[in-house]
Amino acid sequence: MSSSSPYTAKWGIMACGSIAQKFTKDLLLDPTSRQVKDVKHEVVAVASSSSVQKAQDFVKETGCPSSTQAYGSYEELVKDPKVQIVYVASPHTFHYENTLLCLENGKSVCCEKPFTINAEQTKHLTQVAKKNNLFLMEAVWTRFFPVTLALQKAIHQDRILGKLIRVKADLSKQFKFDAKHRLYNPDLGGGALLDLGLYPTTWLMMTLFSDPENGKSLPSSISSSMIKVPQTGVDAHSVATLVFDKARTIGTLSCTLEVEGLYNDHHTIIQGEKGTITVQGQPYRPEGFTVYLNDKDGNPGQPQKHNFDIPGQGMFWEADACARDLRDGKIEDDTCSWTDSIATMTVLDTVRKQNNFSYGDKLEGTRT
Ligand SMILES: NC(=O)C1=CN([C@@H]2O[C@H](COP(=O)(O)OP(=O)(O)OC[C@H]3O[C@@H](n4cnc5c(N)ncnc54)[C@H](OP(=O)(O)O)[C@@H]3O)[C@@H](O)[C@H]2O)C=CC1
Ligand SMILES: O=C1OC[C@@H](O)[C@H](O)[C@H]1O
Repeated sequence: MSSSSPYTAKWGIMACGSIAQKFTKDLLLDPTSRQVKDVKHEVVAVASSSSVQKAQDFVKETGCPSSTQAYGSYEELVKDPKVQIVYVASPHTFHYENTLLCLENGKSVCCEKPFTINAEQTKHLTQVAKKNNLFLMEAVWTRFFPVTLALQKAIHQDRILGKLIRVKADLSKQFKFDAKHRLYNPDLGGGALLDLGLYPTTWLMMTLFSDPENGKSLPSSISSSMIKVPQTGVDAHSVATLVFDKARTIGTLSCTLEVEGLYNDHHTIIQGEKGTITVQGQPYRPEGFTVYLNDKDGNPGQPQKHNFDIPGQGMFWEADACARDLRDGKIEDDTCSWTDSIATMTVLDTVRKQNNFSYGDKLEGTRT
């Protein structure tokens, strides 16, 4: 292969639900439409645990090539020698077992968020990936958006806000109550925190945890509250305050399943000694940020807007990162590292523990 040919990642899709559709459609877009020339993607197989018909329908509906193999079980997918990396898109409580199934059958994995139900399960997956020398990443797509990377460069390398002081992040969405739906059903990992709260937590991790002054030290203290859904016991609303003593910064996160956030203005506010940045777009799909540098009296100056084009859903950037890591023989990604995922899960564990919210021993266990 000439050095200028793009590297092709060969994907298997595990679970044919709603996000798998979006991810697969993004995989099938021409990478040059986002100015990517070094990697590309091929969807070689798709698996549904429900039926082979569902997988076949998915292949058609997403526009996969007719050569894409459809399977009626996840076990068949992981035995397919053509599959190099599996995108795991089942509900939260299946991520751990589904990812183990892949890793134990020699497949690399990009697993939907939250990586697992708790940090212990995430740690175990990273150990298995290391032992088997396989690539493993949590699909926190938000981390890979050009807007996110530009914002992190601005605050961490260019230090445009000077010393960071505090961050406030929220994700609020209104979902009609349905006891069986994955968002409300504890057996499927329901609740606002793991589904939505992961994103404001990620914004705190990308800004304060990753602040060079903090050096990826876990928060020195976390205090939190929850209101649970009476019918199923999962959290409807969660809030938490994280203190990072080492850098003397503070972050607050909130999430809810009961009201919709209005994010044209902002979902995240980052403040430092020299000014403020607000982030626009959905918290999981950021579209731009606005910088307000303080004037000589310390008041916010004129807004400087930084808007970014998203030529698709925006899930291809995480997929491109996976492809580059596979090409380079890496087992862990730098932008969404195992340290980042374990730290995020540890924060979520702490919030659940403080609020007496467990998914039960069976779902919270590991196979160690
Ligand atoms: N990155 C992002 O922006 C988003 C990420 N997600 C994450 O993706 C995961 C899936 O979410 P989403 O696609 O919305 O969910 P869906 O309910 O739409 O799809 C989940 C799929 O998982 C499979 N599945 C396997 N076992 C079960 C079971 N017992 N009950 C229900 N489904 C099962 C089914 O596929 P099959 O029958 O084919 O096996 C099902 O279609 C979640 O963990 C969520 O956090 C979700 C939305 C957005
Ligand atoms: O990851 C997600 O982002 C968007 C939400 O609507 C969805 O429930 C969640 O899983």
